[in-house]
Amino acid sequence: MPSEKAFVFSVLLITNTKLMNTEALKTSLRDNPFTRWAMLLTVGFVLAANYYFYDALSPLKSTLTKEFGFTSTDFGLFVSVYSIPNVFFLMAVMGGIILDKLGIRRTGFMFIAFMTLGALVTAYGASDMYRNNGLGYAFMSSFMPGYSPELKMMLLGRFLFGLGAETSIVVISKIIVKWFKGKELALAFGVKLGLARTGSFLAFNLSPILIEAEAGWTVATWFAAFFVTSALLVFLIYMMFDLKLDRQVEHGGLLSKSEEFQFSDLTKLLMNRSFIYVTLLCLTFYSAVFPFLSFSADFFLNKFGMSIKESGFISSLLPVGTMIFTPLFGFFVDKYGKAASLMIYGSLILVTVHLIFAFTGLTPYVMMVILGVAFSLVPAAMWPSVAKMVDETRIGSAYGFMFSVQNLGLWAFPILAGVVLDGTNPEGTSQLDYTYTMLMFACLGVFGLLFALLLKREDKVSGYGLELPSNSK
Ligand SMILES: NCCCC[C@H](N)C(=O)NCC(=O)O
Repeated sequence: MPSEKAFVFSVLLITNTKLMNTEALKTSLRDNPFTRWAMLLTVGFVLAANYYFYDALSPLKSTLTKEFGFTSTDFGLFVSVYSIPNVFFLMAVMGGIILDKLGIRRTGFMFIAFMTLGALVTAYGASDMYRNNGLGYAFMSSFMPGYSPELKMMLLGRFLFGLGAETSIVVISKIIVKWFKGKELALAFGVKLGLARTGSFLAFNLSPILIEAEAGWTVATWFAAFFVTSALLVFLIYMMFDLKLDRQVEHGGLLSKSEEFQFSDLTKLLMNRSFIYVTLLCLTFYSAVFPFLSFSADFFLNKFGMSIKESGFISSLLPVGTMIFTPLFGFFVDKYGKAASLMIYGSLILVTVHLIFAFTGLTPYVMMVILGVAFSLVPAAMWPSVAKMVDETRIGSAYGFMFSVQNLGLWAFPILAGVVLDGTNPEGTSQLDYTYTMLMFACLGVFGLLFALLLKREDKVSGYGLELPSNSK
């Protein structure tokens, strides 16, 4: 009898183990919530470094004027050169296509390496080492005497940084889709954006502190460059998990020959009205936010007579708001949908706040938090909506295309803002008047609102279900 029981027990154990093994085969790393979210934190660090560097010099506009004689137009040029590779060489589109073809690891490493190189070159261009006749100084002094050698080297660095930074955001967006599609996709996008903006928040608060370092103000630029370098190392950790996941799933995220990018895919995207409206909203909305943010610390400094630290802090309230609200709205979109409506509300708030900035002296503290709500509503709803319009195998190309179009605005509007500022303020003005610059940003917001309304109208016929919860599509 005991041996019979032992036999039955052994059969049960073997059957159970077999079942468990089959179950293990079905599940992969992405099905483990802990691993999934840990991966998000890892790539979130890379994004935070990227955003930190993008914003690190914004609170230092007046320092750049004092140290290198930068005009507002020079500063605008410095901000905008980030976008040149993405607009004129279509780097974000190419990067997206390369990503869909070569995969996440190789593309991610390559573009984060470019970003790192660009950050180091920018910091070098501002350093005493370079200014004391360092490598490249004589060459940079030998042409276009209207532009200082510091500005030229920093422009080169920012160009390389932009070349890597935008595609690396495309790569990370694809990573999020890879790990979270069919799960908490919008929430994950929200948290990803929140982490990215932690970088901006830190930049606006840390840079004004670091310029007071004993070793000199350039500690602020070197710190930013080393933050980006550490992100490259952190991405190596992500790559190990990505490889492991690819070994668990069939095709490893790479495209088969028949799935590879073809130009007809681009035409298909361009024929998709919802995609066109969301891309135009992306262009106008972000052009009213990022270039504004780059000038915002200087705006507060001039309009409200604040110190560099205080104005930097107020600018950082915008990313702070988004760190909290974007994940919340992402959760809302996952659960209740309404993505198209949220984009309309976000655009409406954006226009209102810019008009208030232009015409009133209302406290910027509250206004920046409200702008943070707008800057959470639109992105939290926009990016996961694209995943509903475009097949996952084309998502890299689609985000890349959107980023390239968006970069047209990130290139043009900082320059325009600088030109408008220099043009509407007589030379040597001690307090810059920002009214016209703010009006320009408000107009962009109005266009954004129009495209958001068109997108919602189109959703009724396209059937993408932008107003539906994430998992119902
Ligand atoms: N770091 C400033 C430029 C980032 C632009 C990027 N293409 C983007 O759209 N990011 C999404 C976001 O909402 O931050």
